[in-house]
Amino acid sequence: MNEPAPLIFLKLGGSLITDKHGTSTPRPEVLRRLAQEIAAARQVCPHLRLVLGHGSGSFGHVPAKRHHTRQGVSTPEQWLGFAEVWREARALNDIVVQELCAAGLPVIAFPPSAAILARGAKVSDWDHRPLQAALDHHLLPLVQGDVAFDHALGGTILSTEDVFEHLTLLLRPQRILLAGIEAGVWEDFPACTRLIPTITPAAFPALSSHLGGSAAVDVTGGMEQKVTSMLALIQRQPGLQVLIFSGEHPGNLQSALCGQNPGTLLLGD
Ligand SMILES: Nc1ncnc2c1ncn2[C@@H]1O[C@H](COP(=O)(O)OP(=O)(O)OP(=O)(O)O)[C@@H](O)[C@H]1O
Ligand SMILES: C=C(C)CCOP(=O)(O)O
Repeated sequence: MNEPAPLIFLKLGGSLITDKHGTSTPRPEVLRRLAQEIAAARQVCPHLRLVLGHGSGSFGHVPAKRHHTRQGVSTPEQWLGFAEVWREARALNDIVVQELCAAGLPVIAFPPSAAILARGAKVSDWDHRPLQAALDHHLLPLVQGDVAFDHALGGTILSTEDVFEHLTLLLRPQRILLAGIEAGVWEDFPACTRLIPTITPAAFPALSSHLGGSAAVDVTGGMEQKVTSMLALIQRQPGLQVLIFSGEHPGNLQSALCGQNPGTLLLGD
């Protein structure tokens, strides 16, 4: 019997595809190159199945911080803030879709705000079957960090990692690739001279004090939250590998998609 084609989730981090020190500042030339690397990897590995996601960077995080949207939404002003965050997240999504399409990629966007209900800032209800159908037909489903209506909080923010976490338990990818601007997880951030090659749940307690939030405006926890949530996921799905790496270096993304590990690899004990 044929082995099922490998399934990979790839996040294009907001730190990579936007300038997080600005406001609503995309990096179109970087996005263009990343899209071309995805297209090249699909040519080299035609059986690759991919779910794409992208962060919100200097788009959604800025109003989300101002309106405290992740913590919950109840007043009329907060709901207007929720809509403002949505507009920003959507604006970046349009740019990402445009660049992926320009590289000839058959992308279909699945914006979480339109389909997911959260509870306590975790995905609660989501009919993911349309996304699964897109994948089955060798299309490229695209999710994103977004606002979401929430049973407990009124409204909230879901990061791309929150969305991936839920999808991982349903679709069982072999690898999750998180591309950002850092080469991986640094042992000595922000000096950035010693990269940690691998992190396991057992090794994590000794390393956790080196991990912090984003150096820029961010409401979803930066590197600390990324590593903590991904290690928890690895414990729930043994065999899953998560690679945190830089998309800044041309070729890195393509090589990660083709099975190399140019960064910090998170894996089971
Ligand atoms: N030990 C560390 N190693 C690497 N980066 C670290 C470390 N500690 C803190 N950071 C910060 O965390 C950032 C990564 O988290 P961030 O949430 O900004 O990434 P992202 O997922 O690309 O962005 P977004 O949430 O906008 O999608 C790094 O760019 C860096 O500023
Ligand atoms: C701030 C918003 C709208 C989403 C955050 O998602 P992330 O950039 O993946 O952390």
